[in-house]
Amino acid sequence: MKIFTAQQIYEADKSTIVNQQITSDELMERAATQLFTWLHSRLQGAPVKIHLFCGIGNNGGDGMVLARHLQEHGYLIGVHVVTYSEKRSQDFLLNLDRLKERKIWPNFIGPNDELPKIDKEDIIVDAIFGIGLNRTPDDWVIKVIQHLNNSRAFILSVDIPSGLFVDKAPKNEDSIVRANHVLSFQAPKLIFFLPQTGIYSNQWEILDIGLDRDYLNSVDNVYELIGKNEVLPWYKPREKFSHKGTYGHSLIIGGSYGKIGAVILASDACLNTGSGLVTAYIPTCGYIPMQTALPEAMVITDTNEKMVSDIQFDITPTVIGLGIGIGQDNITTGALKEFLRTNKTPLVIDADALNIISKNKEFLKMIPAQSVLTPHPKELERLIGSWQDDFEKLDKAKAFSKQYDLILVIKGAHTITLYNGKGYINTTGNPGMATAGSGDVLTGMITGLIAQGYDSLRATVFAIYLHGRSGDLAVEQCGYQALTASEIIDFIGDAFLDLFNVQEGSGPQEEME
Ligand SMILES: NC(=O)C1=CN([C@@H]2O[C@H](COP(=O)(O)OP(=O)(O)OC[C@H]3O[C@@H](n4cnc5c(N)ncnc54)[C@H](OP(=O)(O)O)[C@@H]3O)[C@@H](O)[C@H]2O)[C@@H](O)CC1
Ligand SMILES: [K+]
Repeated sequence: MKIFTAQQIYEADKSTIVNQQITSDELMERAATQLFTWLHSRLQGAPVKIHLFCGIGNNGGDGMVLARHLQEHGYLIGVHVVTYSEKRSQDFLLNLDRLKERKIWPNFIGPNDELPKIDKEDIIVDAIFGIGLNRTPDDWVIKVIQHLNNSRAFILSVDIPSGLFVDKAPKNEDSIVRANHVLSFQAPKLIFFLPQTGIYSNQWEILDIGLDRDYLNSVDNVYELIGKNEVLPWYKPREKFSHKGTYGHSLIIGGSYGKIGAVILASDACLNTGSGLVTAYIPTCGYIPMQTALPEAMVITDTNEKMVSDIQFDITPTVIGLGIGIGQDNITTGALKEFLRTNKTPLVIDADALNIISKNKEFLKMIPAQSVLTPHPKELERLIGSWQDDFEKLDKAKAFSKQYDLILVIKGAHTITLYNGKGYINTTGNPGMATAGSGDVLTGMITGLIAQGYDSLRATVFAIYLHGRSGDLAVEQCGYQALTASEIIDFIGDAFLDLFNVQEGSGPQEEME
């Protein structure tokens, strides 16, 4: 599902009005009727007090229309207009008049006015600012927003939580409404998925307001939300006359004394994702544990007992997963340098291999194009330097990925894969997956898909989806706390099968409901 910028949404508005031959007022009516239907189907006429806080632009206009529908259906409403500017939008004014015609007199709030009393049992509709916010609100408006947040009432935000910019980081945390639920028009917004801004939208949902499809389809979007609908067409079915050689040979290089488990997890995940053959390259101390824990994998041992010291093998792998549990010893750094100098096989690089590369930036140029880097936030910072906010992080990461022609994964609640100026935002996964070895499993899964012939970008985006889905299915059995990396592996098969289960989880929208 595409994610649009504010500019693209305004353009979509315009072409909808032209192509569907409707007025902007009719489009607002359409949008706000959807808000009403959503709310009405849940409240069923309940005698709860609904406070609508409206701005003076079109977000406020949506609130005005909603207020009219609620009143017509007998709801107990209070309409408050936050008069932060003299420049009222036409459709706001039109709908203000319509309210007045129905003898609803809004309460106009200015800089020195007393704020209305809100009980915690009440409902707040937040329609103060939408995607038009372009500067931090004035202090008195921030006080109004704080008043909403402090009320402890349920807050339903229209389009986005008021106070958030759509394409840059907020400067003042107090200026943002903390929404319990956001009803966003047409498409999800990038801010829902970034750690700094995602916290203001506890839950979100999309209301399809029928914006011009042709325009939306033609838009060149930077970010895309990845759910089942996006990955399913990529799935490669198994063919009858195939054999294990058809599905590639993955080599997992890593491990050090005390960290052989990481390689076992990655290799196991790689096999479970469908790699035809898996060989692990590890220090000698790992030989017995590896062979015992994972009889399906083959093992090549380094000459060093405790660490990888000289990477030599006589197989021809399709792809190499590198760095899991490998440590950062100088001997290993030397081995890595020597290996990178001659290696031409595509890589999936993780963990301490990333840290070694961060300390030796000249290694970057030796990584084959379109290899995959999977850093967690600290590793990413070592790689690309620090950032001021999530938007700068994305820009820096995109520039880095372009410079070295690498696929860069930004791990988080919504892991984002960056390549060639574009970002793919994952929708699966849960907080239980923040557990030891979870990243090793992901590395094994990406490696496993590349081995089977998926191109590196698709393999990465698909593996991240499957990894999250495995975790989601696993957590239903064991709960967040008890979820381990091994459990994630146990559910990889179910995650594949779930791709063909049309009943549930068929897209990001459903997952949020
Ligand atoms: N296609 C869709 O999705 C549809 C969208 N619709 C709705 O329209 C909403 C966008 O409406 P909008 O463009 O009128 O902007 P909105 O957010 O109401 O702000 C109002 C104005 O405030 C101003 N301003 C900015 N910052 C400020 C500040 N700090 N302090 C004071 N003033 C400030 C700024 O004007 P400026 O002063 O910069 O000229 C801005 O224009 C959208 O979120 C959705 O709810 C639906 O109705 C129909 C279909
Ligand atoms: K809002």
